[in-house]
Amino acid sequence: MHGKAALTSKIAVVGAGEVGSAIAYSLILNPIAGDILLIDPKTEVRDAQAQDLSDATYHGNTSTRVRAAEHKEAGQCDIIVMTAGAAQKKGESRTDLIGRNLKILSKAIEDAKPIHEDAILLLVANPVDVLTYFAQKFSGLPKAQVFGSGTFLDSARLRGILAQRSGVAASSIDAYVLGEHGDSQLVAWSHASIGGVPLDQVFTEKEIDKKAIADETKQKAAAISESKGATSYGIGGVAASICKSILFDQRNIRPVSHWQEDLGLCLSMPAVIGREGIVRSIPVNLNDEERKNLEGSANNLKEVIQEAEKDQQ
Ligand SMILES: NC(=O)C1=CN([C@@H]2O[C@H](COP(=O)(O)OP(=O)(O)OC[C@H]3O[C@@H](n4cnc5c(N)ncnc54)[C@H](O)[C@@H]3O)[C@@H](O)[C@H]2O)C=CC1
Ligand SMILES: CC(=O)C(=O)O
Repeated sequence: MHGKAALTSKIAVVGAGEVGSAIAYSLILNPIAGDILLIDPKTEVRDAQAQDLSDATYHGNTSTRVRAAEHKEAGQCDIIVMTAGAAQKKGESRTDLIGRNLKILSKAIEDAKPIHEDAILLLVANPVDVLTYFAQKFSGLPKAQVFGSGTFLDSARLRGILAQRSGVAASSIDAYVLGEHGDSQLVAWSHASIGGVPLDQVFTEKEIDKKAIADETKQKAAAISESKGATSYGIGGVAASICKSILFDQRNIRPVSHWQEDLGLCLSMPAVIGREGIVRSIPVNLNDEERKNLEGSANNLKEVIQEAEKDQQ
């Protein structure tokens, strides 16, 4: 393991709303850091969340502490998880949030400066791929230290749906959603496997309807939000798992949004995650249709970035 022992580590959660508090709660249940700092300009909400979450640490079986803090302190943490930002309203896409959330991101990063040179900045707020691109610019950190949760959550959802359809445990299924964490995402079916065996060799098209499953995966966030107003526990678990990969230098491969040199932007491809962030990107040999869809996803994101850059001038 690189660096200091994980339980002396500090994780800042910037944005103490639905998502920030769910991430903090996952980090309490699966303790990997000594301190969790909550940062939010709504100080009453922030303080109440800190107290409620702290109550979940006093049962005597965890050493994790939770407290309210300011942006400056977040800048000195080992991991800064950025959830600050508006969530989608009914009918909005994730990219519709760019105008509101880019301003919030810019201010939150400015307020956190100076940022520790070894800090990892993990983007969660949407549109996560576009915000990751801008966070790399705003923070001044090396690109490998700034990445987004991306399609890790979509891939977990896909595995869950495949597990239900196939009667095989999600942990025995390898299947990635790649590209945008949003409407232009794609499933890399050509690389999906069950127990290491290609999916197509185990199940027929009739047993596994790929189009229906990809659509259900893409629509899952909207389907949940329709009834409960937001999604929080899924991303809570996923973001806490990424924090563990970082602090324990686990080197797991996860589909996260990171810098793509050939495309000049950030989107999700599998990457090795460790204490220095993105240790390396894993190239995937997509088939022609998947490659076309990935390029489409990149083009969508490029348009959103270009519009946002125009607005900034
Ligand atoms: N990447 C993913 O898979 C997921 C991303 N999200 C995204 O996470 C974001 C947060 O969603 P919710 O927690 O449901 O929203 P929320 O409205 O419950 O919480 C957002 C919080 O950010 C705070 N905030 C605003 N400006 C801030 C600043 N400068 N510094 C610190 N905090 C600031 C607000 O005061 C608010 O408490 C949204 O953009 C949502 O779309 C949500 C679920 C999954
Ligand atoms: C809201 C969101 O991005 C999700 O749950 O996937």
